[in-house]
Amino acid sequence: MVSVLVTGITELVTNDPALGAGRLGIVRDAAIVVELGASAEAGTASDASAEAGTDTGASAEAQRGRRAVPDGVPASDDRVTWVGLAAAAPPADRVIDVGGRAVVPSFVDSHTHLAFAGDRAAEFAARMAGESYDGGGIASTVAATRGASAEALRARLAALVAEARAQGTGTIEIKSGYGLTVADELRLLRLAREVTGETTFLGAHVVPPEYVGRADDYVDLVTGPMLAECAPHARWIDVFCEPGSPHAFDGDQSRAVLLAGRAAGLGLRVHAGQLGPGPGVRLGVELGAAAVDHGTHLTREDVDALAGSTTVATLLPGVEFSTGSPYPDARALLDAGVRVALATDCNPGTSFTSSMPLCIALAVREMHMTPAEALWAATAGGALALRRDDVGRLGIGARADLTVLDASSHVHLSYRPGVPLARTLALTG
Ligand SMILES: N=CN[C@@H](CCC(=O)O)C(=O)O
Ligand SMILES: [Zn+2]
Repeated sequence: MVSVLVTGITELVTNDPALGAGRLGIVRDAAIVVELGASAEAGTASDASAEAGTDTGASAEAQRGRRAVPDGVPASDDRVTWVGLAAAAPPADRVIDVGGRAVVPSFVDSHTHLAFAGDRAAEFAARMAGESYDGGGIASTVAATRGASAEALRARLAALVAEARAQGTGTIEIKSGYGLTVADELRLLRLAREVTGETTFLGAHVVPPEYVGRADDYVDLVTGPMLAECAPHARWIDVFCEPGSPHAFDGDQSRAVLLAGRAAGLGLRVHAGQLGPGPGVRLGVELGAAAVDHGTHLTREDVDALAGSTTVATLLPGVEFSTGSPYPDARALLDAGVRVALATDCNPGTSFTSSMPLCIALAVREMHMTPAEALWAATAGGALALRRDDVGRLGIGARADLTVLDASSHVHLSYRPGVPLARTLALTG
């Protein structure tokens, strides 16, 4: 067992109020000790998805130490074993001095669509010239994705994951949803599973071109043969619930998708309230979804339902930034006591960014979250949205996913927007 002392930390955000000041559990002039490959000995959850039996390949690797995951995320089973003042730090086998910088838990990006081919730059430009977004452009990404080789999709996915990691992301969820046939959805989930245990089956993204006018038939496919093939490769199921859209799914169809997914052993997530108010948020709460995402158009009833639930509201400000929609009312959610997460929604249509720091800056500037609320939502909030207790925090036993900021305080994430301050810390090599 090798221990690593990380020191020279001006401000350590633990997200554990028992360890430091405030909700962020901040320790100043801090150090942290990590045991490499310590999960078995630490006796903590090795990986919620692996325990759920949905990530067995990676779990077997975890028993042998480091996980068989490419340079993406998550990368290791290294664990935090000590946190405190640098002056009181115990000796360790190796020392990393971050030279007077802030350290935060690596970001937990709980909503992305990274498995796709092509881009939609022309659609974005048209939107900036006044067009509105209605989900219709998804079909062009479906066509490009179906036509791409597995190697091309794998390379694109790896590049996007590496891009996210280079900006401080430690855990990433990836959805299917640009295949929309049994074979294509299965292919996307297999590829996503190569880089993360947090995979989501989104066969109910939109009604594909060959099923236009026959949405119920497509729902039968999604809830039948497609789910049967895809469920073994997914931890979650998701649906784009948007009754006002000709492309997405109404409340009854969404309920059918979620119930079928639950019966197949998957956890639930919902795209809800993106294009207009609808039943998605309350449906997600009713069915015990881990998260309802977007919330661009929330009603008072939605907020009240969330406030009395364990469902996380995941806000995706990159979408509003690149569609021109109004930003969600984050303050109404926070003031009602709703648990809020921030995620990128990285996808070629509505939010082609892998940058959690950008989302934090937008949340502070455009959604009136404090810098502390935004950082919490991008770390601990994302972990809650994935029902994980091993990430999004840097308490004892947590996974040692450390992100270093080239700044003295987490406030700089929103104070210095667009500046590449955040990077995940390599503990080995
Ligand atoms: N709204 C549905 N899905 C994506 C957009 C996908 C696309 O436009 O390609 C989202 O989360 O915004
Ligand atoms: Zn999405």
